[in-house]
Amino acid sequence: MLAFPNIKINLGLSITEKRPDGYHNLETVFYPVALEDALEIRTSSETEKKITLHQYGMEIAGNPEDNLVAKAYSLLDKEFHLPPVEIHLYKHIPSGAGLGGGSSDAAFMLKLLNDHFQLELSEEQLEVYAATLGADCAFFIKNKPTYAEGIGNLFSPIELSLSGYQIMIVKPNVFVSTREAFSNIHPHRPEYPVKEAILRPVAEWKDILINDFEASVFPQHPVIGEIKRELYHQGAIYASMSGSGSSVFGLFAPGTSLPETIGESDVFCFKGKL
Ligand SMILES: C[C@@](CO)(OP(=O)(O)O)[C@H](O)COP(=O)(O)OP(=O)(O)OC[C@H]1O[C@@H](n2ccc(N)nc2=O)[C@H](O)[C@@H]1O
Ligand SMILES: Nc1ncnc2c1ncn2[C@@H]1O[C@H](COP(=O)(O)OP(=O)(O)O)[C@@H](O)[C@H]1O
Repeated sequence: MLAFPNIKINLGLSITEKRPDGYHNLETVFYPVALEDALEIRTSSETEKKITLHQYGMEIAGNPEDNLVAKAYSLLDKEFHLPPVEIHLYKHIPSGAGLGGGSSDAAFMLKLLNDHFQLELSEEQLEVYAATLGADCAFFIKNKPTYAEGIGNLFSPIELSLSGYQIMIVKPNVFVSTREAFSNIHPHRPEYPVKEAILRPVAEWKDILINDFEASVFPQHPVIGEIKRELYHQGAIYASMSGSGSSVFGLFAPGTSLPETIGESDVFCFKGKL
């Protein structure tokens, strides 16, 4: 059984307060975009080990047993005593990009296991499992435009369609640690709450829809801020860093031509239609 875990981008991201448990409350909109990995599971005849993971494409830091697809399997295995599986994961989504690639793989793994082994779990039950694997992981279960608050795990669906817009995503070759990005933040209530800003026309977002991580990340990694400026310079209607970085996306009007290239030759670049 095969699935294509996609990415999310953040439309606005306000970090409103630091919690006693060290995490931060935030407000953001997650929007799904069709930049995808490929993930396949098969029942395995292996008797010695429960998971055989084959990885292709971009490298993932860490050991295979720490891969979030393995963690997703273990989570359901604990409850349902699953048969052994062979997993094929083709990585096309860059890691450490703020695109949620690892979380998406994990959420799609839960959905694949649910379907393949007919576990009959509801979307709501799958969301509960997903939330234990990463703050944004549960978003990928329903995978629809979502307003998120709390630590990024309390969801309400929103009516928002960017259908027809074009997107360019650029990720420079720098790594931003999410934990570190949070540690340089001074939480505050936004002047224009994300939930209200998102209702305004896209052409107005430039001035009102803000990702608070930019202020903490751009000074440390100026190349990311330069990519954002270049996207605007080359005609983006709205451009922003996604999540805690290091990728930046630009939204372009339907029918306009996208820039050939942005930034240095070693950047990752994706162009697509929403
Ligand atoms: C902040 C967001 C916004 O989209 O950043 P990106 O990952 O997309 O860049 C996500 O919600 C992140 O989700 P995720 O990447 O799953 O975060 P986790 O692994 O749960 O947390 C990584 C670390 O970030 C910090 N953290 C995370 C979420 C949060 N609301 N407050 C925090 O302070 C904690 O120090 C935590 O140990
Ligand atoms: N299947 C996976 N794909 C990507 N990263 C993974 C995966 N499993 C575990 N990881 C770990 O999660 C970290 C964060 O990756 P990812 O979720 O793609 O980035 P981000 O949180 O910036 O969106 C990586 O550095 C990697 O070590």
